[in-house]
Amino acid sequence: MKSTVRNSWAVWVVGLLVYLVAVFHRSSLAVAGLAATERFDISASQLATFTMLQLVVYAGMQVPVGLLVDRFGSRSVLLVGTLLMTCAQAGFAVAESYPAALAARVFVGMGDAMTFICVLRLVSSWFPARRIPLVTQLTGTLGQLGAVVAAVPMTWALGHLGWTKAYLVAASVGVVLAVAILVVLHDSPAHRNLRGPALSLTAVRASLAASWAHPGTRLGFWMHFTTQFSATALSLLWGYPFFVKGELQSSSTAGLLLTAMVLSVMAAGPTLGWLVGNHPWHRSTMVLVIVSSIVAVWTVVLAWPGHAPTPVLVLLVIVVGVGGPASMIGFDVGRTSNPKERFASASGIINQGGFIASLVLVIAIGLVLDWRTPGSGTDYTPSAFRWAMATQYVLWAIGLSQVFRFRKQARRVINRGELEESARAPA
Ligand SMILES: N[C@@H](Cc1c[nH]cn1)C(=O)NCC(=O)O
Repeated sequence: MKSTVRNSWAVWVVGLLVYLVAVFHRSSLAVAGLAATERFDISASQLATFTMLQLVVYAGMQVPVGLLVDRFGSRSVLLVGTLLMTCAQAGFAVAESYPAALAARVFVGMGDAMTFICVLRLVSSWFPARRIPLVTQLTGTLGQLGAVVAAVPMTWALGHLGWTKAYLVAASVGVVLAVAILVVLHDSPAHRNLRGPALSLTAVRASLAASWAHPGTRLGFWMHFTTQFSATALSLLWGYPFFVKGELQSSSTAGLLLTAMVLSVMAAGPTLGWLVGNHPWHRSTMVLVIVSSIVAVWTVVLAWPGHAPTPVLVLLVIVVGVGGPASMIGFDVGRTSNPKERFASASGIINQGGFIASLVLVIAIGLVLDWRTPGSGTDYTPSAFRWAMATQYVLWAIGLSQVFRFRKQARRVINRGELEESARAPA
């Protein structure tokens, strides 16, 4: 028993490191924007295409990856994903043209997409039910440190080593991780590789239909959809320009605001993990309260005459940051609503939600900014940013109404006593 406990943490640490490196790779372009525009001789919108492409590939891969994980197990899929990311990032290091760089980012996105669901499934196979919500939150939370590593050391590496060496060093971490996966990871305490039934078209259809038919999976999807897009759009692309041009903050304050958002994620993750583990019946209420708070703070910022004072913006990033960990509640609802053999494909369905919403928002903000800015330049005004950020209300309206709808349906089919009992069970 003791050695299983020890192994479970060793397995988790390796899975977490792979996820952290995936977050690092996905964020590593954010600090290299200027260098990328020079190296590939591209415009700001061509640079934004990298981010959009990555989100499209990530979201599009979720269901296939979920099916692959249920079929071949986390260990195999995680290994392939890590090798793919490593080769793609090495390709990005040596790419000299824009099309070659875009192709490399597509494969980085594919490898990245193969990571998170594998780690979620490892957690659910290795930990007792009552610990899963907390360990899942710790995974999501600590994984975001990859973005911090991408910001500071990567900026240093780009400045001191140059583009090719910086990205090659980043890619080389994947080789070490691949060895760690091979040596340490087992799919479950009893199986090194846990294979599911063969994938035929009929079986795939039946499995996805069964997952989607459960209102808990749909509730999880809409929870994920509604909670994280605001934080993702700010951190991946629009946060910095919004704070600088829309709210007239200095560039260092904008950087600090984005860092405060990461700190908020770090603080909220474990707290939500504990709350979800102890009050599983109230998971949708937690999401509703968090999203309502996000909507309320955004409304204060957008309605503020002139630009909002810095403390209000600090409050904004703290509350919006909680949306990241809140999205993880969706996976927990998916986990308790589906049998183990469908866990990964249900997680894949759910994980699409937040990334589809983020992609739509990233594009909508760009389009509205262009629409509200005279001429063809990118000299966006505070008023243009207000219009652009207000597009979030459409996504909140859709997401919240769906969360209400499927919460009602899910509560009809989920047995509260059993749910709370299983959350307390030792294994
Ligand atoms: N919402 C994120 C994870 C997260 C946790 N805390 C802040 N963000 C999510 O869905 N992650 C999937 C991934 O691949 O990152």
